[in-house]
Amino acid sequence: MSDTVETAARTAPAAVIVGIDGPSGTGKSSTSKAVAAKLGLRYLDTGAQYRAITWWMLSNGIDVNDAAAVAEAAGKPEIVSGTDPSAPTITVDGADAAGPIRTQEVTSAVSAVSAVPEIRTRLTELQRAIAAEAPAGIVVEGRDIGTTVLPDADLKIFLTASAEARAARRSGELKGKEATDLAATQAALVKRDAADSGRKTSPLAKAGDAVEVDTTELTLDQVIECVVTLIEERRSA
Ligand SMILES: Nc1ncnc2c1ncn2[C@@H]1O[C@H](COP(=O)(O)OP(=O)(O)OP(=O)(O)O)[C@@H](O)[C@H]1O
Ligand SMILES: Nc1ccn([C@@H]2O[C@H](COP(=O)(O)O)[C@@H](O)[C@H]2O)c(=O)n1
Repeated sequence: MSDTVETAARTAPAAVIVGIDGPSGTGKSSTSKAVAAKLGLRYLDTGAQYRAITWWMLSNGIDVNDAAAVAEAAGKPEIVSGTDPSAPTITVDGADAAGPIRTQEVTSAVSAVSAVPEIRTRLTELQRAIAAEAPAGIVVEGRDIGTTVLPDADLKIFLTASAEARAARRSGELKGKEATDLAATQAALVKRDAADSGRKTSPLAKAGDAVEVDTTELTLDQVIECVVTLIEERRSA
């Protein structure tokens, strides 16, 4: 090894793999994107992939409550995720899916599709391949990153927040677009979390070695700062 290459190898920080899990509305996407951008890491929104495959099922007339039909079609759509944290993208068979995957129809159907083992196997493989290709490292967010997708991640975070705080955050987002009723928003969040936590295959769960951060009383900036500090501590350990 030449002196220059040897010095570069010694000074460049090793790729860091971070998994951020937690229930809906706890701040996973906002935190993960900002942390990845600050530290020069890639960013992967695995929820967007589950939403994308759900959108494809709905668009192709597949009954999302028919697990056998969903399983049979699991390998058909091509899902591509762009991992630039300042402009993440998601396409299905080459079509931009960023808008359609955020509709109420997809949100209501996604837990049923994501409970199908064949769907999880397919997306877990894709997620691991994306993480393996991230040169400086990656922040991957979802529900089963610490437990199943990346069990050897350098740092695992499990974000939580009260259902009231999460509903208030979501209602703020939806204002002027769809229903803004706080109680209905909270009920929908709780229902989706229950479905995600209750499925047999890789449910929403905190990994034993994850750091839990309750974001209820924290601003987004405080959560970002907390996660950046945890990553820096791991890197220097
Ligand atoms: N600590 C915080 N304080 C106030 N608002 C926050 C905080 N964290 C996130 N938010 C806001 O809450 C909303 C939900 O955040 P975000 O989409 O990041 O959550 P999420 O955990 O990724 O949700 P989901 O799992 O449903 O995709 C966003 O409008 C975001 O700006
Ligand atoms: N690792 C993951 C990520 C997501 N899901 C499922 O996708 C739904 C949508 O996720 P959002 O983060 O976009 O809200 C979520 O409710 C889960 O059903 C998953 O199973 N595993």
